[in-house]
Amino acid sequence: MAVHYATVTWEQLHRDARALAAALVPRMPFKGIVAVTRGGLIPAAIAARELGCRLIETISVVTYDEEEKGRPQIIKAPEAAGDGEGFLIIDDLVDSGVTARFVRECLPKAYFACLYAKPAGKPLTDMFITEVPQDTWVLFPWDTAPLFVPPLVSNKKECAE
Ligand SMILES: O=P(O)(O)OC[C@H]1O[C@H](OP(=O)(O)OP(=O)(O)O)[C@H](O)[C@@H]1O
Ligand SMILES: Nc1nc2[nH]cnc2c(=O)[nH]1
Ligand SMILES: [Mg+2]
Repeated sequence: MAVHYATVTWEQLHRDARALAAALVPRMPFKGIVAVTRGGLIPAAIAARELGCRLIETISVVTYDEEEKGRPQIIKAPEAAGDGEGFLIIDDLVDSGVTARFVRECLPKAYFACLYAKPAGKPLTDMFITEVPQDTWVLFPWDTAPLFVPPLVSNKKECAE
């Protein structure tokens, strides 16, 4: 369904994670952060540094397997976070909102923040930085690598003539 791509560089991701941290300052204090692995790990690390937070818990959810697509399964529970009271959940983005809905059910009292939100997932967040169209696939820096692109004109002889 995604027909467009939005490439996020490391610099942009760092800026957006810092912006998220700045917007979260009025919500402090937090007892700790729950990073939604794997995509939430780096945004959570950046926010934790900015907010002076040293207690980092994780929740790992898979939203698909080969047989049952779309049914979330927890493969690592956020035991240190209890019912989420006083905790901040951080993920990289919400798309359909399936992951966020499930994580919120696990931690009903936590505050949910992410960097990017598509319209379908937006209502599941308490805070996000940038809205992304539903038909756009976000390419994170860990998803991509620089690639050689051949020049438009590759024959030197042709150029000299
Ligand atoms: O709103 P949704 O439609 O649920 O999509 C959003 C989730 O999808 C991605 O994680 P993914 O499950 O691909 O795993 P990863 O974080 O390990 O890459 C992303 O990091 C979010 O957690
Ligand atoms: N990298 C990436 N993962 C996703 N998971 C759900 N939506 C997205 C997206 O737009 N980009
Ligand atoms: Mg994820």
